[in-house]
Amino acid sequence: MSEVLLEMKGVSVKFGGLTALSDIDYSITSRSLACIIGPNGAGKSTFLNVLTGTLRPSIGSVAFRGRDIGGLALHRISRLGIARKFQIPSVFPSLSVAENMDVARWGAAREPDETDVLEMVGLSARRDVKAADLSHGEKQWLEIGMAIAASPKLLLLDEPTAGMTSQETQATAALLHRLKRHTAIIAVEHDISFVRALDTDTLVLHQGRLFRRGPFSEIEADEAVRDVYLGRR
Ligand SMILES: Nc1ncnc2c1ncn2[C@@H]1O[C@H](COP(=O)(O)OP(=O)(O)OP(=O)(O)O)[C@@H](O)[C@H]1O
Repeated sequence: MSEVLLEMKGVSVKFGGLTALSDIDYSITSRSLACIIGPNGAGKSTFLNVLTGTLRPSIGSVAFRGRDIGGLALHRISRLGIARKFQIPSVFPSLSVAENMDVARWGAAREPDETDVLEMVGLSARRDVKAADLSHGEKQWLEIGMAIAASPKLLLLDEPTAGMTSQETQATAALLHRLKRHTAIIAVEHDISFVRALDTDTLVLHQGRLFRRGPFSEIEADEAVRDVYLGRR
C-alpha cells in the first residue's frame, strides 16, 4: 500500500502584506504523479520553494515521510529525499550521457542502476553522445535521469517541457509515468498539451489558494477553472 509521503496543513506564505500561498492543505502518497497549474503569480513556485526549504511557511506545517520539514535547511531536506530540477537543463556539456550519469551517481544509492535509468529516460542509445550534442529535450531527460540517480522519494520539476518540440513534450509525459514507479513527482507546468497528455492528479492554484484538485479531465471541464485559467490558454 502507498504511504502518505507529503502532507501540508494550513500552509501560508506571506511576503510583507502579500499572501503568496494561502491555507494550503495537500497530501500525496509515494509513487504518485501530480501536476500544478495556475495563472502567473498564482503561487506555483512558492509552493515548490516551501517543499525544498527555500522558503519557510509563515503559518502551517509541512511533513515529509512523517517528519516536520517546515524549518529545515535545504541540504537537510534534500538528504531526506526531495530533489528539484529547474527549467534550464544544467548538464556537463563536454561529458557524454553516461559520464554525466556517473557524476550524478557518485556517492548515490545503487538502485535504480544506470542502464535502467537511461532506459526510463529514453537515452540508452545515446549513452556515448556528448551532452552538448543532445537536443534540448534530450538534455532535459538526461537531467531528470541524473536527479533520479540519487533515488529521491519526491522529484519536483519546474516546467519540464519548456522549449521542447511537441513530440518531445508527449514523450516527456510518458517518461514521467514510467518514473513514478521509482519516485513521486510534482511538476509545475504551463503547457496544457503536456498536462493533458500527462492526464493525472492536477492542482489548480489561483491567488495563492488551492482552487481545485482532481483528474485533469475534470479540471479541464470545470467552468470556474476555465474562467480563471484555462480559458486564456
Ligand atoms: N521573494 C518574494 N518576495 C516578494 N514577493 C514574492 C516573492 N516570491 C514570489 N512573490 C510573489 O508571490 C506571488 C506568487 O509568486 P509565484 O512566483 O509563486 O507565482 P507563480 O505561480 O510561480 O508565477 P509564474 O507562473 O509567473 O512563475 C506573486 O505575486 C509574486 O510576485
